Amino acid sequence: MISVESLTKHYGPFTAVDHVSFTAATGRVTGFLGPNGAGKSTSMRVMVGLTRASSGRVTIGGRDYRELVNPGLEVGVLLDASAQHAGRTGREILTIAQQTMGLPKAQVAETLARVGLTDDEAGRRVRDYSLGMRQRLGIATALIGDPEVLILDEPANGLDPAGIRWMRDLLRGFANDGGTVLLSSHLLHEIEVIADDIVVIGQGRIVAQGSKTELLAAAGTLVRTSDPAQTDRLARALHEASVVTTPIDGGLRVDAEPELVGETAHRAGVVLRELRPADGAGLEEMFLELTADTAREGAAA
Ligand SMILES: Nc1ncnc2c1ncn2[C@@H]1O[C@H](COP(=O)(O)OP(=O)(O)OP(=O)(O)O)[C@@H](O)[C@H]1O
Repeated sequence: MISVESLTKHYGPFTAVDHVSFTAATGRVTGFLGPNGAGKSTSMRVMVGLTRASSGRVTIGGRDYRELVNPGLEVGVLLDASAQHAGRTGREILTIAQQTMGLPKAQVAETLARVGLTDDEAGRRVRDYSLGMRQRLGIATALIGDPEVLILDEPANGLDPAGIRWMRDLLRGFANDGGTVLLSSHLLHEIEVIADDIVVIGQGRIVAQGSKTELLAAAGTLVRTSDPAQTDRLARALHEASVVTTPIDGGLRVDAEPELVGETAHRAGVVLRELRPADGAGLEEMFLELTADTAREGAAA
């Protein structure tokens, strides 16, 4: 389990991470989702002892990362897949990790097979790798020590749809075997596909967290009518019933169950063209709002 308690990181007057608290539970894949510059990498760097927190703390299995004697055996880390030595081959990079962690030599071939890098690919220099191959090699380095926890910053970056499915299956298997996975992404879809739990960060602060099912279920109902006047009439009727609505193209997103929306429309004499659970539209809206907000980048400059 990873436990993040009121983690804060200042860079001079700028607050990159602001009292962030969450846990990544054992046996689950937790997605750390946020737009560019939200504070994901900074939080992860603090977790693995590369950056010092201004305040707050992170424990992994109850301990500070810096206390771990041979950390690769307990926590697999992938922070920047492009930071690997470009002149070395994939096999050489993995062999260095194997030797540093004091692992049997056979682990190198086993791990290469586990991440789907062929013998031929493992013998090529990293400078000739595609981004997806670099990600696989980075994940191999994280996995080779057979850790119980994985911390992966944007691991799906550069993977094609088949690669994302492969990663989902790999991480699912890892979590099903009792492991803890924390992975970050700036893409909602990636996190939706891969994660069980989602923590959303924007401008250094947590803006939502919960299981994927909870967050998607909380998204309400999408409703469309035949014309704008009908939509207005429905919105007024819903507001009178103290239900919150948000305009969308050709209709409304409503913070209520479809049954209530249908009954209200019927009573107001509004003809519906579409009525369905929003299936994550609320999360997407919230995420788009976060993504559109560039004030932070301005403040950081
Ligand atoms: N060493 C540093 N000095 C000053 N500001 C920094 C430093 N590192 C990060 N920041 C700022 O902190 C904020 C958070 O950056 P961070 O890299 O953690 O975001 P992120 O969520 O990982 O974004 P991305 O998806 O783009 O990787 C950004 O505004 C960034 O400019």
